[in-house]
Amino acid sequence: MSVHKPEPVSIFDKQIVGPALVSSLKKLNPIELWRNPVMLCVEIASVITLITFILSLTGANKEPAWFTGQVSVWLWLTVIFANFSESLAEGRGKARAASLRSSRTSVSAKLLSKPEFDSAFTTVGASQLRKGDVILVGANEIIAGDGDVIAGAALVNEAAVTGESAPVVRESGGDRSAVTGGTTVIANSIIVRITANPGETFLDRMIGLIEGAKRRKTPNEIALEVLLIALTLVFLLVCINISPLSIYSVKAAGQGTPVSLTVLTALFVCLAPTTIAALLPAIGIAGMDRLFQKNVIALSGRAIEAAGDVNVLLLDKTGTITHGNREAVAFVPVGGHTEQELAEAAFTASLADETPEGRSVVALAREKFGLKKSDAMPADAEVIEFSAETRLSGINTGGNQYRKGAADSTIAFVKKNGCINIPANLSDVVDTIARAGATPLVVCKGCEILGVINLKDIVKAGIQERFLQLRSMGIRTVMITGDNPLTAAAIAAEAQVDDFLAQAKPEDKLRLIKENQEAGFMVAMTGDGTNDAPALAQADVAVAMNTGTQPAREAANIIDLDSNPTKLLDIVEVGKQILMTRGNLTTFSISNDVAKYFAIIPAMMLSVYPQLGVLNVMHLATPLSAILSAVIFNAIIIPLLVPLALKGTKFRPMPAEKLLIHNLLLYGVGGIIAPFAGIKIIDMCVAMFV
Ligand SMILES: Nc1ncnc2c1ncn2[C@@H]1O[C@H](COP(=O)(O)OP(=O)(O)OP(=O)(O)O)[C@@H](O)[C@H]1O
Ligand SMILES: [K+]
Ligand SMILES: [Mg+2]
Repeated sequence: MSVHKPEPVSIFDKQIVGPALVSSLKKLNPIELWRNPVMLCVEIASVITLITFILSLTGANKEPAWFTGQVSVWLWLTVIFANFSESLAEGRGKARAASLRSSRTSVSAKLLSKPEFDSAFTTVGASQLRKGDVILVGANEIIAGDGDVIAGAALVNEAAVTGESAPVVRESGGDRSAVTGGTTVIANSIIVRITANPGETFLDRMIGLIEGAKRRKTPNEIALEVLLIALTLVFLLVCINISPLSIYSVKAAGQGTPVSLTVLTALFVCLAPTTIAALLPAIGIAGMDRLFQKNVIALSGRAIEAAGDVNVLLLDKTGTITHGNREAVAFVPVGGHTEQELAEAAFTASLADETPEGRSVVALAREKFGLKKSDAMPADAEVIEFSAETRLSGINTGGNQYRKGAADSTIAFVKKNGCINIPANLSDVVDTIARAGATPLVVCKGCEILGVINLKDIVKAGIQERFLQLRSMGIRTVMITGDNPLTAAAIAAEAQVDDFLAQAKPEDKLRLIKENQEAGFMVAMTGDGTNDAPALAQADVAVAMNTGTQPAREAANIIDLDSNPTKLLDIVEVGKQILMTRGNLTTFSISNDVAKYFAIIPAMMLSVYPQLGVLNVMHLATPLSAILSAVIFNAIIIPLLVPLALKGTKFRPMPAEKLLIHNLLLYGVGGIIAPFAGIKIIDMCVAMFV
């Protein structure tokens, strides 16, 4: 089976532009426009000028109909252009959501009465599954809902969700236990405990997010919007006060005409920060969409923006920096014991260990010494499960305590039992394995330490260059692991992280994040394990590997479908781009006003004081053409800036202050000059027609 990732369509594709045009008309509905108050004001202005136009036609308004009509048309276009930019930004997501939805067929599930492979089942529809239900999924069957594998291991094709057709391992016990509804088991059977009710699954959430239905404004967006509304109110007050002033002036001078409602409305729209208000929603949506194209699902826009300011990145080792399939590759006996003795004890200690590590020990013992795991456990067996706190697992059987675990934990265990006889060569063996970057697991039977299991894991390829890039962006990388300091140091050196913390328990990971946050840093964390979940919940930017456990994915605010820890680079880049684009377009929008003052104010004054011709520094043809040109410029600048809003300001890795000055010059000075030129050119065109 091979499903390929859909080709990313361009934002300006026909498929997207058509529906976006329709939706930008639908968005004229004031109830929808309520979300963008500045644009709602422009719509009200459009209605007012539509009325003055109708009055010009009937003769009740003395202004020429070509003028009022044109002003009204361009004000309506201003709102439509704003809606269009938002619709265009939503377009690609909508298309992808539609394809996700169509891939979600009505799946049935085998609901088990007991969580055992041979237990009886009833066939039910996916919509009947509830949190806590246990289902059996066999080869070539679609997993009916999100859940955790609680027994077995299988190859799963996740193309329906990730677009990636390479199958992945999903297994119980380890950090790769989460399965996503809609994906397909290729080989073997697994038992899955459902973790989401219908309608609340990952796929549902994903569809909602990329359609923009669940999008909430980020704190940054809200802050900017408050500023934009305040500016709009100020200009509204100014415009309202011009009317009585002009009437008074005309009376006092005994000549001229007072400023008309059409002109005041036009002036208001030109001065209000319409450009940035029009493009603001598109900037955020397009940013999320760019991330989505990179297979990153941001569950909140806030997290992406926070990523733009990240200083510290904490990464879990196993499964994040390394591939995470830690496998037993050798038994190294100590203290005069034989390899077979060690293998037998390790095998017994792992009989009930359903973690990938445990299963790999059983597999190695079978391969080397033909030890077979009969399905029945020793009747008297008492299972001691692995936990990140104890770093130890095993069983008690036949009066013996079989254990395997981290070296310090196992040594502490035998010492606690009153044994003091630690083999002399143990620490050498442990250190040699650890220095090579592998994980040593020390095995004991009762009081006796028999030897060490070598658990090997591989650092993901190409990770070093990406960490180097993060460093050049001023982001410090810190690896945190439950593993021992020697292994941690070896992997840290190989992966080239800046720092590491070894023997970290879940609460240590959490504490490290809090400390960094208290020191004023913005902290990102990537992880996959249940023991990473508390830290993920605390981090400002929490990226869960899609291969990770359900608790990790629930605690995170960003999910990487490719499970690539260096994806943070892309996330940071998009975050910075969103913040920069927003800042740049705000600067541009506000500095535009300068030219508009020069175009409109003299035109207005001229109608009151015709002798003030010197004010017309731009030499615009007539007062009416000047006002109309400003309105037209104000409208068409929106579609002209749409590509920038959607693609984002080009990201340049340079120091923040330098970048700020660069952007201020470009968009501030550019924002002052562009409308002078634009309005002048439009005025010349308008003058040709009237
Ligand atoms: N199944 C197991 N049985 C006994 N001990 C184990 C088992 N799995 C891991 N250990 C030991 O416990 C230690 C900590 O566990 P683990 O590696 O899962 O922690 P972690 O905090 O998730 O670290 P990492 O960043 O490497 O994922 C391991 O280094 C290993 O020594
Ligand atoms: K404006
Ligand atoms: Mg882990």
